[in-house]
Amino acid sequence: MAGRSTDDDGLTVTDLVVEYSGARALDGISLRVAPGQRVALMGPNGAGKSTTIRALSRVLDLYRGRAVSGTIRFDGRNVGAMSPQEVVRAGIAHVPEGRKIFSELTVRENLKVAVPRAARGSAGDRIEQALSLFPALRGRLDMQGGWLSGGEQQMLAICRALMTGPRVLMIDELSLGLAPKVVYWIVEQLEVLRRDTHVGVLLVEQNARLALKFSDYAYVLENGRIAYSGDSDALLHDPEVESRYLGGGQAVPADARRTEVG
Ligand SMILES: Nc1ncnc2c1ncn2[C@@H]1O[C@H](COP(=O)(O)OP(=O)(O)OP(=O)(O)O)[C@@H](O)[C@H]1O
Repeated sequence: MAGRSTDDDGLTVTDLVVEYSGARALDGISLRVAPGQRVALMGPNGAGKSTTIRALSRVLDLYRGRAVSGTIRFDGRNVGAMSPQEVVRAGIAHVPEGRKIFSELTVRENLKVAVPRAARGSAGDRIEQALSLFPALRGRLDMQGGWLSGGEQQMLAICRALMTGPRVLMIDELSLGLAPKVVYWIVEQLEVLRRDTHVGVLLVEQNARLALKFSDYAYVLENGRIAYSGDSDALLHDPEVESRYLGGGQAVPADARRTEVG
């Protein structure tokens, strides 16, 4: 049984400032993902969502970006001093925008290569656990990733992230290019995962309605700053948030929560 969590547990970003070649992309943002919490990070194009994820994954330098000031802590440790590999080992996993699975490798191979060396002995168990969330992949284990449907590729990308045994799962643009029913099925399974393993989820989404519906707490980024934050349910019914962000959102299909995929 896990002990009582403290403010030091989970992911905490404080006053983070990021620049690309001197141009400011994040202007002092603070956010938190507590253990087992579902947090949404929303905002229009260019608001700074990807930059936040890059900073958390410690890959900013690949984009010629730099964290100028601020701190990122995870379970009391300084993420700012970690390599990208250490971030993953510490328990932060990233499901990238566009899935980025290996299309030439089979589903099984995609999963196997993601299992850390130290956990090779339990690879079978990890794969089995992930497949129990997304059974549609079970019959596809020997199929090349490139032949999967978009929804199946997203499921694979999530399963691949789960191979690292994360305590926080960052998912970038989960809904991009997917049918609403598939999206809601995947989100529903993420809820099962959270219930069973207490993993925290940071959902980075342009689809504000989806993001608010399936999170406990949300942050809205605008021009590199947090413009709104609060309980997702409250934001969902906030007239200002509604008029600015929810007007064109995808509607929730009435039967989505009962939909089975695969
Ligand atoms: N590699 C880069 N070099 C220079 N500027 C960048 C780079 N990546 C992003 N930016 C700038 O940083 C700001 C934040 O961009 P970011 O991609 O983080 O936003 P976003 O909310 O993820 O938007 P999108 O949904 O379009 O990806 C924008 O002004 C963008 O032009």
